[in-house]
Amino acid sequence: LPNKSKQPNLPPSPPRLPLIGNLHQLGALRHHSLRALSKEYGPIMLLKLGSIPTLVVSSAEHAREVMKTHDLDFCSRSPLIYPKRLSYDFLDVAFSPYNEYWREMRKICILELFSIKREEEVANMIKSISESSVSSSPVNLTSKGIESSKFEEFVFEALALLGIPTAADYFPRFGWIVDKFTGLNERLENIFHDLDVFYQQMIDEHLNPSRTKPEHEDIIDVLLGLAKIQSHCIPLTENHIKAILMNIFLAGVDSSAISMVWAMSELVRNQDAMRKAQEEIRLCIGNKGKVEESDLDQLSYLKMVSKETLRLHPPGVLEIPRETMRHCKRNGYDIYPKTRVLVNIWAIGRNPEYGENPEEFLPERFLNSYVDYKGQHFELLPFGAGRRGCPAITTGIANILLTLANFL
Ligand code: HEM
Repeated sequence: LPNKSKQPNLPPSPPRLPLIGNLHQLGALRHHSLRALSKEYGPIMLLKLGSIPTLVVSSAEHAREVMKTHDLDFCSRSPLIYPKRLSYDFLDVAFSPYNEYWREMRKICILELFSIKREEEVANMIKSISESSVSSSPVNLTSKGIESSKFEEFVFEALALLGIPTAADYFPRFGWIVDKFTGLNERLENIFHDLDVFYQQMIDEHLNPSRTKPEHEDIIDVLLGLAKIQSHCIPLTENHIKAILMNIFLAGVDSSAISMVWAMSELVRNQDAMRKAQEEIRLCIGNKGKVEESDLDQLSYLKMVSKETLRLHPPGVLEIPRETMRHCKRNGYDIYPKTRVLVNIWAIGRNPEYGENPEEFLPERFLNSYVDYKGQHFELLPFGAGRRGCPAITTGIANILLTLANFL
């Protein structure tokens, strides 16, 4: 007879179908479907998506357990197919599994890259917007700040692909055959090649001895400098540089751009908030004509607008999927190694337990509130938290505030 006490105690699960498990319960907007399921099965549930056991976390309390208290058990990344290819086999930070390599790369990025000020980039963006507003032509927010229209096309295609569920991510053994027939693999190879050529051109331009050196180094100069001196444990090759550029363009620039678009859309829909934000900015800068980073401390309403935007519309609705490192027990439940972990920060931000009228855009909810978005308050997690939390929070927030302030 089986020993009853040895039976694993698994988190609640919706009923499954053979082979596909719970896949049929996911609609096009996975975060919506998962929120609906969590209302029935609880804030910590175990799904089987294809052949992959997937733990779904949908409350601040459980997010704290996973991302802070027991962070070390949950801090690897699920080895997804497209990120693997686009990161030159996990030479990046965002998709790399948790290991010594990741620790070193993350350290390099925090020390050398994510502290770089982007004021010039923002200033150029403002200039081009003012030019188009003088000529009364409409402004496409998403097209500002990215180096060229061709590159923008590549970024959109790469992001579109990263957003499409691939069969291989749910059925690692035979899913690739399906992806081959649906043409996804070919699209992936094409975009990988396009991006690779683009990164290479940027690197070659920076290496060209006849290039006129700009006043300030940019990120590629910094990376090439690091590769030259090889002062870190990891010998940086061009592929390492390309993988980091992928993180900056896909994880960084795009999150900031999406947040800007949402903030502006919400302000257009909520004229009262728009008026308050504009008045605060005019009062702060007077006739200066441009908001600078040093002004940001005074813009408390604008900060509330950015928090409220990121609460309702976090760019990464389910975070970057994590993976458990080992067997562990949470709330008495057994969680096995190599379980994929999705934290539904979109649902957590809209949970009525953490604030009234959660579906409404109300920046004032943050007035006199202790809640911040830097990974300490688990009801608001747009940048994640813990070891795998966004290493560029400061840059990300400054970018959003500065650009938004100047738009307004
Ligand atoms: C509005 C702006 C941004 C938002 C909302 C955002 C959000 C996030 C989130 C949710 C994660 C996953 C956190 C987790 O798993 O706990 C993440 C990770 C990451 N972000 Fe950001 N991010 C932003 C800007 C940036 C920028 C500007 C950069 C780079 C220049 C950047 C680079 C990264 C990297 C490298 C990771 C992976 C960290 C790791 O796995 O160790 N992000 N970000």
